[in-house]
Amino acid sequence: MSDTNRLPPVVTIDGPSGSGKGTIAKLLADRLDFVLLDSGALYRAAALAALNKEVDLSNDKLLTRLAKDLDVSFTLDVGQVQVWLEGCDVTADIRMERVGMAASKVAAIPGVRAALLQRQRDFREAPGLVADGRDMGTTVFPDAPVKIYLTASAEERARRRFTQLRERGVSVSLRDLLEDIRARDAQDMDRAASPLAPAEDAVELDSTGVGIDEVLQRVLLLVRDRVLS
Ligand SMILES: Nc1ncnc2c1ncn2[C@@H]1O[C@H](COP(=O)(O)OP(=O)(O)OP(=O)(O)O)[C@@H](O)[C@H]1O
Ligand SMILES: Nc1ccn([C@H]2C[C@H](O)[C@@H](COP(=O)(O)O)O2)c(=O)n1
Repeated sequence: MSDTNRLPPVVTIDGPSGSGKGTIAKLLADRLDFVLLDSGALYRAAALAALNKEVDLSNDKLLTRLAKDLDVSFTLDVGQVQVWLEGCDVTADIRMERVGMAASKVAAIPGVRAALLQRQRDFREAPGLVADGRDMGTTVFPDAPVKIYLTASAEERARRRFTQLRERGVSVSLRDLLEDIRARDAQDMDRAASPLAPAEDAVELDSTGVGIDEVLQRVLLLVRDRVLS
């Protein structure tokens, strides 16, 4: 329990696309036996629902309604999170690049963010939560005792995504990926509602040229110092 409010502690990991938030959040949650919240998956599920229903992505009112009524749930299968939308397994579908871009658009709508806020807070359970996204430390869990802002250069993030997609058998150009990453950064950072930004009390970690294990060790040191000591 955190001393300040007796709520279970939260470790927030925010940062731009491809910075490694999801990877580090999963490893950390496994290591600490904490609950995991992949908040991007919620926005991606909302975007997929909108794409499936052919809702215009600039129709704030309809998208807010859709987010309020969103029938999404998460289950664990051999340690892996599965995402369900209206009873269908959409774990793989929400990872498509076009869904990521659509999620970034849908996430700029204040009504959509408000509709999804409490669902995210409901993940806070004992013994603790690791939450990754864009506004975990600034808006969703402002009292979190550990806040990480994880970055990497756009070029490195595009290379990571390129390798990831190639391993999945998806053929893409590195140049297109770099353009997409820059467009998504701009969209997520420049919006008015909960833009991607480090919380004032976040620790910034630049993972450019730093391996996954090393990043995890640095985060674990902070958690041990602020939560487990
Ligand atoms: N420090 C690192 N060094 C090298 N590769 C990394 C590092 N961190 C993550 N990766 C790899 O980069 C890819 C993207 O990582 P990940 O999905 O965790 O990023 P993300 O920030 O969660 O992205 P998104 O916000 O788009 O979901 C994965 O293939 C992952 O294995
Ligand atoms: N807390 C969050 C999480 C995600 N989003 C938006 C912005 C992202 O571009 C998009 C997809 O997220 P990802 O799965 O790539 O982490 O969803 C947000 O605005 N706030």
